[in-house]
Order: sequence, then structure tokens, then C-alpha cells
Amino acid sequence: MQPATQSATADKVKALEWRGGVLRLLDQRQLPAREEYIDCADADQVATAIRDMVVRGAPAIGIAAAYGVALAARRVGQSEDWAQALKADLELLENARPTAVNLSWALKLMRDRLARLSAHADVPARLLEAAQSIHQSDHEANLTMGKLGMELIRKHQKTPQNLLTHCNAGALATGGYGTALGVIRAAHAAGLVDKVFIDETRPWLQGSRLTAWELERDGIEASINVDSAAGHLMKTQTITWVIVGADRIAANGDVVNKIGTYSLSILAMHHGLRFMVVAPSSTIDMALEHGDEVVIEERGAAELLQLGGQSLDVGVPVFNPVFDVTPADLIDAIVTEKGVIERPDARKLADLMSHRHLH
Ligand SMILES: CSC[C@H]1O[C@H](OP(=O)(O)O)[C@H](O)[C@@H]1O
Repeated sequence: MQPATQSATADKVKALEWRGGVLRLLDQRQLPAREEYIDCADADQVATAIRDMVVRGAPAIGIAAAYGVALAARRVGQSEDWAQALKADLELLENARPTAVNLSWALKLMRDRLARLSAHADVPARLLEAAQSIHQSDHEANLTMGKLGMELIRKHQKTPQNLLTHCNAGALATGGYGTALGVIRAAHAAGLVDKVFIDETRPWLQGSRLTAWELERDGIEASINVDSAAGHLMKTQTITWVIVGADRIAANGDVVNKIGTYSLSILAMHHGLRFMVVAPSSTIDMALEHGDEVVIEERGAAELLQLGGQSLDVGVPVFNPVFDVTPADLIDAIVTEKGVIERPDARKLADLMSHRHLH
């Protein structure tokens, strides 16, 4: 099976890039107004960039953390006990953000790679190769998922249709091309997309600032709406799919994603829209039995109380959970690079993760 072809524009969007011994990050806090970059030279700078959402998106923060380990090893240079030498930096990276499993997944891969190296190995070089492999594999997975998701859309309807997406699950959130936006790109290339409705995704505005920026560069027709307009749009517009990414998928198929995703799944069910989640298998956490067991990140009040340079702080406390849990039974399909699961459940997830699943 041939993966989707890379979009020329999407390929230029690199959330992160290894460049001359540093990790160059596109500072997503400044988009779309400014394209500015931050160069990270050590694990602490990478952890800070993840925590401050310079780089964000489940796959992208996993890849960034992997490069953070490579940077840490370069600073150590040589060691008789690499596990001890890198322990503090690994913990720093692991604690940068709690919800997306890709972060701990990538760090586990780096630890396992380190454990397999011989005493005489060039550890910094081998760990950099491991980080680059995680990065490249994620990009390739997105191209495969784009094709699989497009084919699923085409299976149900072969004419151009309207889609709705939430947050940013694009090239900016991954190793390139995107997960949910990868499917939207591939579907658009196949003539299956009329228009994309983009939830602005308060409070951080990943939709209006990042997804709109990506789709505009791709020449894909779209419009931005406030999150609370989604129900009205489903009722008054002909939208066939809600397509989103994920930060962690539980073993039973529950999906942890940006706050507002759960509400969309209820609205989609009520209005008869199909609901697609697109995520690499690195986002599936088989150790998490149900989604409600996950730690939901809560971020600061400033994200809500700063609007257009004006403070809205009148002393009322803020509650800012930035993820929620969508139950598996409200999801029509989970698209991964290993295959598509329609009507996900624990058995289907187990089959997929044990490679018994066919596309
Ligand atoms: C493919 S990105 C997955 C996921 O990450 C985003 O969260 P954040 O911007 O806070 O890192 C959002 O939940 C996306 O759907």
C-alpha cells in the first residue's frame, strides 16, 4: 500500500528540526503572527519548551523529548554509567507535561536503546540516531494514516464533503504532515473535501492560530468558528465527519484529546456525523484500561484571562483542564498506521497492537 503523497506546503512546516547539534523549534506561541525559532542545546531547554508549549502536540512533544535525550548525551560526552548520567534529564523531560503518552513512550524507547548499547558504543551518536528514527517514523506513519483515513471517508461517500476538526493535529503537532490534518490533506487531494470547519479551540487557540494557518498554506477551503458554534454548524450545515487527533488512547478505545472533543462526540452522535480519531500507535496506552484513569493536565489561569492584551481577571478562580475523555462507544473509527479500527473496543485494540489486525 502506497502512503499518501506529501503535500508540498505541509512538508515545509517543520515543528522541530535537528540542525547542527541543536534542536530547532518553531515557536508555536508566536504563530500565526510571527514565524520565530528557538534553538535548544540541552534537555532542560527542551523540557521548558514542551512545558511552555513552544512545541506541542502529542507526537511532536515525544519527538522533542527524544532529541532532548540526545542533547543530554552530547553534553555528557562519555560515561561509565550512562543510565545514571542521563537519569536527571530523563526525569526532567518526562515531567514536562502529563497527559500525552507519546512523551513517556518516546523516552522509554530512548532508555531501551541506551540499555542495548555496548560499553564501547558512541552513545551520543547512537541516541541521536534513535531520536531521528522516532521523528522519521512518525512522519511516515502520518502519511500512511492520511491514506487510510481518506479511504475510510471515500468508503462512505465519494463526493466532496464538509468536515469539522478541533485543535491542531497537523504538521505542527507531529513529525510532519499531521494526523487528523494528514487525513484531511489526503482526502482533499483525493477530491473528497469541500470545506473544513475549524474550531478555534479555546483557550490556547490551536485551531484558529495553527490549523487555520496550515490549511490556508495548503489552499484548503476552511472557516474558523467559536467552539460553541459546533452544534449549530452540525445542525445547519451538511458535515459528514468530525476528525480529531489524540493525546492518549486507552486499551478500551477511550480517547483523551483536547478539551471540547468529548462535547463534539456527543453533538456528532446527536446529529448523525461520523467521528474519526487519527493517531499513531505510539498514542495507544495499553496499560491504561479506561480513559477516565488518565491525568488531565490543568494549565494556568492566564490562558483564559488574557484576551487581546486585556486582563479579564476580576478575582474569580479559573479551572482550565486542557484535555477530556471521549468514550469509545462515541467513536466511529480510530485510524492508526497499523490499521483502522471501526467501532473500537478492547479486543480490537489488542488485536491491532498485537499485529493481528489487517487494514
Ligand atoms: C496530533 S496532536 C494530538 C493532540 O495534542 C494537542 O494538545 P496540545 O496542543 O495541548 O499539545 C491536541 O490535544 C491534539 O489533538
